[in-house]
Amino acid sequence: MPMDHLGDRQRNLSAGPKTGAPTDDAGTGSLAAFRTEGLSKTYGAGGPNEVRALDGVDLELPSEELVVLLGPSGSGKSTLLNILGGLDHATRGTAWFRDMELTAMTERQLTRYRRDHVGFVFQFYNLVASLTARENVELVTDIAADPMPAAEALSLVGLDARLDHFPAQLSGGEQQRVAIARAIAKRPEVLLCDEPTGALDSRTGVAVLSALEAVNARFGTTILVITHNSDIERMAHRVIRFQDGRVIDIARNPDRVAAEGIRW
Ligand SMILES: Nc1ncnc2c1ncn2[C@@H]1O[C@H](COP(=O)(O)OP(=O)(O)OP(=O)(O)O)[C@@H](O)[C@H]1O
Repeated sequence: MPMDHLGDRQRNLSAGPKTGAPTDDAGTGSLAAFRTEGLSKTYGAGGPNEVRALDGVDLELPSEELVVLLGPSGSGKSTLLNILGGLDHATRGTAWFRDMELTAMTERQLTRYRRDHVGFVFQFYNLVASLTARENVELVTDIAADPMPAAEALSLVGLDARLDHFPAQLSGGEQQRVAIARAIAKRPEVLLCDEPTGALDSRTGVAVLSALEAVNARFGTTILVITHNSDIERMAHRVIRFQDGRVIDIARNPDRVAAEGIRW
């Protein structure tokens, strides 16, 4: 599928000012969701096992897009997602969420950032086995500032008929959709998903992708999805490719297909 390559634009952006809040991608004046400059993460610096997990990543991601992150195992995708989600610290460089510099935040500020702005979805659903679908979502809505009712969040991911089921009574795809409902119920501006379909077959995986697509379309939630499944890039607004801790390509996808049209 042809992609509209934006490599030059990315290079121009990275040549811009080294400090300050993120500008926008299209020159419209709205803030980008995320921006990074020279973002690097090294484990075991100076030692025999030094690993450059991220090696000078310059990125700008507009708000309200669904972005797919692809690349070989160990190329740095999760490291980037964890830094953007306030779960991990960079070694060098800067990362912004809108006008907030994540790389300058204290632990306390990062905790608040995660709570107020970010929803997470991981490969394994991390549901509480002794609670129903509704109760799992209520764990979040009970402490959020402006949550949607748990039943509404579950309805958005197509689980109206499963509100009072326990995780063990749900399929893998249904459990993942409960996890998505839990993540979106606090109305986060961004949803960060690390291999959300990694444990699922094609049919149930597509139901999960449809739920993500619906959230993006309905609320304009910026969604980043890490996957090893390159078929999933077909539903993205934008695709980022990683290799050896670097971004080797960023491309807009002019021919998005609906999640329903994806098979693997
Ligand atoms: N806590 C850690 N300590 C040391 N090295 C780490 C740590 N976390 C990650 N790494 C290393 O950093 C590199 C990037 O890892 P990362 O998990 O970001 O890659 P990835 O692209 O998400 O891989 P995968 O697709 O397998 O999840 C890898 O070489 C990994 O082994």
